[in-house]
Amino acid sequence: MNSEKTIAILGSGNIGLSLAKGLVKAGIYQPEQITLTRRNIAALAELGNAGYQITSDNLQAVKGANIIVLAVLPQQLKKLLDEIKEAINPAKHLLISIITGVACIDIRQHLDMDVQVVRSMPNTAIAIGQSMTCIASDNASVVNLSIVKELFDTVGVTIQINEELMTSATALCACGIAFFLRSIRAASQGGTEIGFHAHDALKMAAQTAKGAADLLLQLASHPEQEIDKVTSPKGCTIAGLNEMEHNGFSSAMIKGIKMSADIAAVLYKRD
Ligand SMILES: NC(=O)C1=CN([C@@H]2O[C@H](COP(=O)(O)OP(=O)(O)OC[C@H]3O[C@@H](n4cnc5c(N)ncnc54)[C@H](O)[C@@H]3O)[C@@H](O)[C@H]2O)C=CC1
Ligand SMILES: O=C(O)[C@@H]1CCC=N1
Repeated sequence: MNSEKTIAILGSGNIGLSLAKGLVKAGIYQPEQITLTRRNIAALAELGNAGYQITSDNLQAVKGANIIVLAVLPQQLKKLLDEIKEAINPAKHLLISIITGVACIDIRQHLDMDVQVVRSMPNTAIAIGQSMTCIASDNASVVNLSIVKELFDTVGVTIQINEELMTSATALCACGIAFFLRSIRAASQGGTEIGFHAHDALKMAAQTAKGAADLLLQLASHPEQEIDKVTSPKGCTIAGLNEMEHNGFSSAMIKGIKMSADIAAVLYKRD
């Protein structure tokens, strides 16, 4: 457990809560060291009972923490920054922004303050310690960047990237959770059509997807290398795979990721 640091998560919705739960599950924070804010704190009552500090007072939350995580929607950020500005102390605070499409400089400019900001793009698998998290900063010290990396390393795999690639990371890794889930769901629907009960088909599809991902991660091999091992000549795998490709399988995934990246880049600015 990290006994010196306290963390405030401002905007405890889907990703903010996933982060909080992941940090506690990893054992590096106790619930008491994490302050969760939300406008409607009734929605956080269960977490309050579990020991988390719960409040709608962002200013107090900032005053009581060293690490401030900004986890509101892009269109909610300016109002939040206006609210907390007077409590931010650049000598004390490290800001971590999880917000899509907002550059570190955007935050400093809005605050009119030279505070250190690290952008972080995790995904919801952070709640079970399986996030793919990308981090970037234009002004954080090496020490603070390594603090953030260590923090996210406890809840998945973390890589540092150039800040201009953060919206691409959002599409591939954060939105990616939805893309892969939809493909597992589609596989399970296929499974039901060919004879399995829905709950069995979903379990079989999910475990098969997990095995496929682990083949790549554990053997460090290429997808086509593993696909070649499955596709027997004149067999049923290549027949199914080619049918999917004729219907635009790879193309749909590529176009979808590109679309998500395009939208991620303008979310904050179109507000
Ligand atoms: N959901 C995801 O998988 C991921 C989301 N993100 C980014 O994280 C941010 C949050 O996304 P979600 O958690 O999905 O949205 P969400 O809508 O579930 O959570 C945002 C929360 O902030 C609260 N909030 C709004 N203004 C507030 C204020 N002034 N003070 C305190 N709380 C306030 C809202 O009540 C809500 O509970 C977005 O910027 C999104 O782009 C990043 C990575 C993954
Ligand atoms: O859909 C969104 O805009 C957010 C950003 C990444 C995941 N969810």
